[in-house]
Amino acid sequence: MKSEEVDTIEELNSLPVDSIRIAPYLSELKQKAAAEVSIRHLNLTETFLIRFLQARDFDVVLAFKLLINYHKWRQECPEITADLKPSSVIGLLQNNYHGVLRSRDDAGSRILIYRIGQWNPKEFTAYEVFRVSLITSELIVREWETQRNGLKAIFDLQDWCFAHALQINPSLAKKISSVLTDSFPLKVRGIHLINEPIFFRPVFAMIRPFLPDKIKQRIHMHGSSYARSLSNFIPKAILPPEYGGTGPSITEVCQDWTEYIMQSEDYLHSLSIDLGGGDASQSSAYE
Ligand SMILES: Cc1c(C)c2c(c(C)c1O)CC[C@@](C)(CCC[C@H](C)CCC[C@H](C)CCCC(C)C)O2
Repeated sequence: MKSEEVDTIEELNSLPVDSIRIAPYLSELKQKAAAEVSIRHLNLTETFLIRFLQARDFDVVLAFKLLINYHKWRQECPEITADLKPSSVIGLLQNNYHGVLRSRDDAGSRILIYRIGQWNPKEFTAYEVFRVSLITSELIVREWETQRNGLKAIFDLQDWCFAHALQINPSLAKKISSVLTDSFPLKVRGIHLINEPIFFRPVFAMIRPFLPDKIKQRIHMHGSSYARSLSNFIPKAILPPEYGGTGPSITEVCQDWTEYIMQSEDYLHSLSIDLGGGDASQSSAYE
């Protein structure tokens, strides 16, 4: 079925999960998945499959490709994906490395903040740091609003140093670009780098060639006087004061999100067991 014959993308994206109009797209995707050897043993629930349709605006062929890539990526990166239990990265979380803003931006996107300066490269490998992103991605992809409106990530590269750079090799750069591009069912609406030092450039140069233009255009380098340019993309009202806004403090944001991650431990653990999406029928409790 061709989507434009029946429904517009906007309409489909705003339908509730059990809508009868989603059904034909779902069953087509289900059929394709059942015929594919690499994934047909998985327990693919509707709630799980819908994420892939949403991420590809109900283009079943693209959604299917994304589903295959998601599964392949997880199998190829056991260092990152094998155990999503947050206890392995608790040191990073408690050091306020990462948080997700409580409020969305005007377009309904989720806003994520990563603070590289809070990552001690002697204590945690880049794989473990990557795992933090994957944990959050698996939690927010359950949210309807996020499936529809995607995410924006802020990377605070203050205190980025040689020891960090050493951890980013070409193989990891490739993993970063594939998860940004076509291996995870989230719409990446923007990547905002702030406080990036000059010697971050070679690292970015390693990632860039793998990225399609569409994603490249969504990566913005704001430097150290970022306050005004960042607020063109993310409203001041929701940003923490440490980042030029008037929202809750960064410490509060990180602590709240860490608490939510810890509460989701069982769900995250179930993902490592059943690669089909764990108990994907469970929806988010954070909103
Ligand atoms: C689904 C999903 C994942 C899983 C994800 C990100 C996004 C936007 C996603 O949608 C962004 C972060 C990333 C790629 C993990 C990155 C981990 C590395 C080790 C951080 C080191 C610092 C980077 C050198 C900074 C620049 C990265 C940007 C160019 C993305 O994980």
